[in-house]
Amino acid sequence: MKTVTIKDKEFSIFISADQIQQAVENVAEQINWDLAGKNPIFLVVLNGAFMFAADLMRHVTIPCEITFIKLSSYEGTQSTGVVKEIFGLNESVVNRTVVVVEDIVDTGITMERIVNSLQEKGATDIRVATFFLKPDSLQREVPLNYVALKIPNQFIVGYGLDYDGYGRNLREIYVLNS
Ligand SMILES: O=P(O)(O)OC[C@H]1O[C@H](OP(=O)(O)OP(=O)(O)O)[C@H](O)[C@@H]1O
Ligand code: HPA
Repeated sequence: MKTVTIKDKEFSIFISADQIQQAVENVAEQINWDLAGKNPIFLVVLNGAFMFAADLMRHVTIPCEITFIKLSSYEGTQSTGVVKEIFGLNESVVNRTVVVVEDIVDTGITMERIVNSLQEKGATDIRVATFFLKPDSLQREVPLNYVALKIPNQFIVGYGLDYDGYGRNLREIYVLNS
């Protein structure tokens, strides 16, 4: 079994690069079908979503805008429960269809904060595209329109997701060895 060591922890291969790409294409297909004619704005949540967003947007063929915000709540392998907005949205989302693009919805605390903020800013149709969802970890009710893969409640790295800042560049997903 392929393993990687990141700082003080060992991780084992969990999801291959081919499985990831297939799941991305499935999400893009749904989005192209659902949002044709809606002129959506994609809001990519940095840092983690950079890789999913880059792959996804190559397969989204409808007219759209793409913009970025930066948030952070994780330290090491744990959520701090406090979401820090590091830089925010400049574009108007009034009366727009907004698709929030995330690498993972885990507790849902980050996504709840983003959705509330978009509602306050006047977005009328707020959708979420997340690569991963951990259903057993979810603590908040958030929209989950496009979920590429559901996974158990275990800490993962790769494909944009980090452990203490490292591992984001891995093409596959690795799970923390217990
Ligand atoms: O559902 P939650 O429990 O709120 O977790 C999900 C959030 O955690 C990660 O971000 P992180 O704070 O690690 O910042 P990063 O994207 O810069 O890695 C991830 O990218 C999500 O934004
Ligand atoms: O499992 C995870 N790995 C990395 N970052 C995360 N942010 C939320 N959950 C995770």
